[in-house]
Amino acid sequence: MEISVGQWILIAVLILVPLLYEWSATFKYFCKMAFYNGWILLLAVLAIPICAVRGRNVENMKILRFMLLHIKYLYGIKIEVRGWENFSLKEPYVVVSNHQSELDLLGMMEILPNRCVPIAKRELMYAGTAGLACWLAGVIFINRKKTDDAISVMSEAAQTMLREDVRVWVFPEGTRNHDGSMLPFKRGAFHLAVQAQVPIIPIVMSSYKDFYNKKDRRFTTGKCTVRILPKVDTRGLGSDEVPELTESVRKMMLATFLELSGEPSQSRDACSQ
Ligand SMILES: CCCCCCCCCCCCCCCC(=O)SCCNC(=O)CCNC(=O)[C@H](O)C(C)(C)COP(=O)(O)OP(=O)(O)OC[C@H]1O[C@@H](n2cnc3c(N)ncnc32)[C@H](O)[C@@H]1OP(=O)(O)O
Ligand SMILES: CCCCCCCC/C=C\CCCCCCCC(=O)OC[C@@H](O)COP(=O)(O)O
Repeated sequence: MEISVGQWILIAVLILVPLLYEWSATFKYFCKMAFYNGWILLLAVLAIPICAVRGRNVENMKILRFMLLHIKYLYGIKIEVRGWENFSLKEPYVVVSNHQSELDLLGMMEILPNRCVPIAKRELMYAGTAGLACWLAGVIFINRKKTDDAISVMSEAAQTMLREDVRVWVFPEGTRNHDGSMLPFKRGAFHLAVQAQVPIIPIVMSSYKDFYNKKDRRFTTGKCTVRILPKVDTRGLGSDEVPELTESVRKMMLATFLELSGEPSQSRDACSQ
């Protein structure tokens, strides 16, 4: 039997890819990240028709959460959650969380409360099937380049939270931060909580440095601790107090981040670098 050129290429690929995957940490990193995105896009294909039955609805977030929960097992990432009791509030609240990477989705889905929607950059709406799934689940999209637009979307969100009993999840750093620290916080989440007069619940995900590093192209198995901190009340506060509120929450989160990540305190503050 004769083997065609195409078949030779296929055989070579089938041999080389697993070898490269084992030998090269960089190749492994790219494979794992490509699979992560591809798998989410594929899961979204399944989620879209199920979510579409209800139309755009925050209850659809439960479906996305349920469909994404298994990914940590595929990647051998153990997630330990501490402070569940701090989520036992009946009223709406604003969750603020540190943002290291797209892998934050795993920690987020592990603890996402009912009727809680993330605020996301507008670009995510155009991320193919994942964007559509996010839209159907009520994700709030903001245009980071147009502060006024973003502010008006967030003011509307303050009213929706109270009117429809919705919680909102914000990454106050406003962008991913791979540096193993925390960027200065944007103030939107804190204005939102003050405008709605609802508490803030800070969430800290420990550093991924032991298993993931974008710069070094390293992605192995590992463990992440997610800590839900006690609520911070905003009742009676006005917009003048937002800068102070922002700073105090950030300080608390940074201290927790350093503690969970086994780093000495005071050292790694992105604000003081
Ligand atoms: C199975 C299939 C699954 C498929 C798949 C599912 C995935 C399902 C999960 C998706 C998960 C997504 C996760 C995405 C994650 C991101 O996309 S992160 C990026 C987007 N998020 C953010 O940016 C949030 C944080 N950003 C903010 O809050 C920013 O303040 C804003 C609102 C964008 C404004 O940006 P800025 O102008 O750069 O920031 P800033 O200096 O804070 O504000 C400027 C001024 O406006 C004031 N201001 C800010 N906000 C307000 C406000 N609301 N009211 C009044 N004044 C305000 C500030 O106080 C400041 O004034 P001064 O105090 O200096 O006088
Ligand atoms: C047909 C178009 C195909 C588009 C393919 C796009 C592939 C995207 C696939 C899956 C999306 C997975 C959803 C992951 C949600 C994580 C969101 C995230 O981490 O967004 C980054 C944002 O916080 C800050 O962005 P920058 O760090 O400022 O940048």
